[in-house]
Order: sequence, then C-alpha cells, then structure tokens
Amino acid sequence: MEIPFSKYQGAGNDFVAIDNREDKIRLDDDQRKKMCDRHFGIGADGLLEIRSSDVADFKLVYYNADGREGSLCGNGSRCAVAFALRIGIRHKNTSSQDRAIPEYQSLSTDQGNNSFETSSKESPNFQPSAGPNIVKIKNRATNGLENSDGKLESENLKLSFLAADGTHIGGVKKRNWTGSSRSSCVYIVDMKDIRFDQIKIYDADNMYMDNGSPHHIAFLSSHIEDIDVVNNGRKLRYELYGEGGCNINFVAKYGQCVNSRGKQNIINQQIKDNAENLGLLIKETSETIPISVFSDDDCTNLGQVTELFNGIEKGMSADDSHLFVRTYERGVENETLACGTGCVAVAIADYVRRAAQENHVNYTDNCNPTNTSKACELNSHSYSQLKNTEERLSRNKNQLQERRITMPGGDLKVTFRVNYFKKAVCNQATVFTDITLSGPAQFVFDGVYTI
Ligand SMILES: NC(CCC[C@H](N)C(=O)O)C(=O)O
Repeated sequence: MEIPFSKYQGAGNDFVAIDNREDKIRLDDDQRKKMCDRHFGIGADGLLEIRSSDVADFKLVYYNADGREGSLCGNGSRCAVAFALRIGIRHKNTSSQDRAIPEYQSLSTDQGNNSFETSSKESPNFQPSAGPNIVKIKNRATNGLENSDGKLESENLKLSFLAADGTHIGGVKKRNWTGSSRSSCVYIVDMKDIRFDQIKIYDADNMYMDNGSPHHIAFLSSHIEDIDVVNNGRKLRYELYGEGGCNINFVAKYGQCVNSRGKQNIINQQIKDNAENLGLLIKETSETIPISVFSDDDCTNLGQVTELFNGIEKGMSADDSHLFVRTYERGVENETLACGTGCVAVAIADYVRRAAQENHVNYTDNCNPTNTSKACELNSHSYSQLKNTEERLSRNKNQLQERRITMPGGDLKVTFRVNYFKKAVCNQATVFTDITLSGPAQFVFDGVYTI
C-alpha cells in the first residue's frame, strides 16, 4: 500500500501528516513507529492523521513517535492547520459545526461574579472534569481567537478541528516582515482554559499541569544549555509520573542562556538545508499529493494584519517575559526541538510562579523532584499555602498576558488572560482563559511511504 504524506515542522518539532479523510488508510502502532523512525523511516516526532468530522472542519488524531495515540500536540495542531489548508480544507459554516466550536456554553462577563451552568447537551465535545465545572461563552462570532493581537485576515483561513481534548480553532496570519527565507505565515491555535486549582505546585520551581497533555515544569537557576535533558527528563517522566508519564519542561530566563541564539541559528540552518536537499523529492512526488490550494507563499497575499510575532529577527532582549525552554517529550522519549503544549504550560506556570514569589509563599513541603523524585509523590499542592497567591493573580485580571518562548528549534508565543469565575458551589476560581499558541508551521516536503 502506498501512503502519500507531507512532512511539516513547527519550530523544529516535526511531523508526518497524512490525509485520511476517506478513511482508507489503516496503520497499526508498529507501522506508525517505523514511519517516524529517524533512521529507517521518514523521521518525525509524531504523526498527524487528518480525518473527516461531522462537528468540525476536520478531526486530528495525533500519534507520538512511538506509534501510540498521544494527547494534544500544540505544534502538531498548528502544522495540521497548515496541512489542512494546503489540501483544500476550508471552514464549513454548518449549524451543527457552529454548535461544536465553543468548548463551553453558558454565561460570561468580566466581573467574576456570575454563577454558571454547564450545558454539555448543547456542546457535543464538552467533557466535564471532576469537581465543579467552570463554564463560559466563547463568542461565536470570533471563535475565541481574536484578541489584541488582531484578527485573522479571513474567515476562510480559520478552521475548527477536533483533537484529543475537544474542539479547537486554528488559523493563519501574515507576519509583516520580509526579506527572510523563513515562513511569512504565523499559525495559531487556541487551547482549553486551565483552572488554577488544577495546577499542582510542588515547590517554588516545580509545577505540574494538564493542558490537553501532561506537563511538568521545572524552573532552573543554572545554565539550561548544560543540563542533561534526556536523563533528567526520563528520570522524572518514569519515577515521578510512572508508566502514563509526563512531558518534562526545563525553563530558564532567556538571558540566562548565553548560547541559545547560536544554537538556534545552527538548527534553523540545518532545517533549511534539509528542505533544500529534499527539493528533488518534492518534484518526484508532486502528482500523488492532492491539489495544493494554500501554501506559505500565499501569505504574501493575505494583506496587512497586526503583527503577532515581532521579536525574532529584530533580536530579542532578555526581558522578563522571554523564556528559554527545553523539553523531554513523552512518546518520543527524547528531547525535541520544541513543544507547543509545553510552552503553554511554561507560560502559565511562569505567571503563577511570579505571583507566588511576590507573595513570598513559604513552601513548607519543599521538595525538588529533580533530586528526590519519589518523595515528591507525597507532596500534593497545598491550597491554603497558596490562597493569597490566587488573590495576587487578580491584579492583572483580564489583561492580555504574553510569553515569548525560545526553544532549541525556534520561537513560539503564548498569550492568555487571567479570569475569575464563581464556582457552582462555593468560592471563586481563577481560570486562565483565551489561551493561544502561535509560531511557524512549515511544509518541508511531500513523499509516498510504502508499507
Ligand atoms: N508528547 C506528547 C504530546 C505532544 C506535545 C507536543 N510536541 C506539542 O507540541 O504540544 C504526549 O505527551 O502525548
């Protein structure tokens, strides 16, 4: 059987993308693992399978490089949007689909003094989590992606997709700089809201949250370029989180990482060289790929939109909102060049950590999982310890927060807001809302894989 595929990468997190809307391709874990193998296969951190969907423009099934179905992949989602646009998928304005777009439907204001009802009947993808549910309307007209960054240029270039954790919206915007061989497009996806009380805080430097994928966030004070990400990451992934595992993100302030710029340039050059070397392959296989109706070059015709991503080529200063992150990825069982859901987790953890620092939170149950992994299983998040931190978080209520994250393979940007909702039963809850992840998602080459 011959399987046409496209290779994509988002900040160096690379994927094999397959169009399976006709449901003719059946792969098992072993076959997917072989396709992702860097020595005997195409080579990728994961596989994106695009299927058809009744409730969204497409369904994304994400598989890790080990061949097994993974959870939400942020960069994979951005690349899937790029691939979907390229194979001609466009936003369908069906009423059933519009019902599925908001993750929650109910009441919402900025005031933080509402009471809420869930409306899971109306929203087919609503999956209540344990405990009181926070519900909120996402404006159907905007689908939640528009914020002070500006609007997507065209409704046509915005797609809904069903992923492991429910429905998302993704789209493409133009970058307003030219003269570089790098993509002029920025691909953006929205993410599910995250409740503060679902973030596990081990100590001042270690947190855990699930934002569609499970993430441990470890803030480092030492030089991040020197840390053994694979061995430390693997230790935490298995010893602290067991077989189910976790993605492990090591974080430093960007300024602490003296070599990151150099490293990043080398990697970008490698990606570019690879793509150029693969030029032949593009020609050989172009007939097997469905009609290409959107490519990165089309970005030049999107017209002027507000700049999303203005730091990269101007040289970013080591300001407080700029972090450097290296991630050990579960399912790849290695360090990857970038991790999208990891960046989102880091951005929110950074916000919480600052609030805790300003509040002089005293971590009586202090543990450092990087040294004492087993012991940390006993240290659950002590809510009372952090209750003032939650109040502290309110200071920037509803302001757009932004974190720029440099990873070894490139830069990503995360935006979010901090909101307050009255819980159905008792007191108020802090919720991180309007979360977006943006950055490059580039087509690398097309090919045909034979099994
Ligand atoms: N490895 C994952 C999820 C994929 C993360 C990723 N590369 C991203 O960009 O978010 C898993 O734990 O299943």
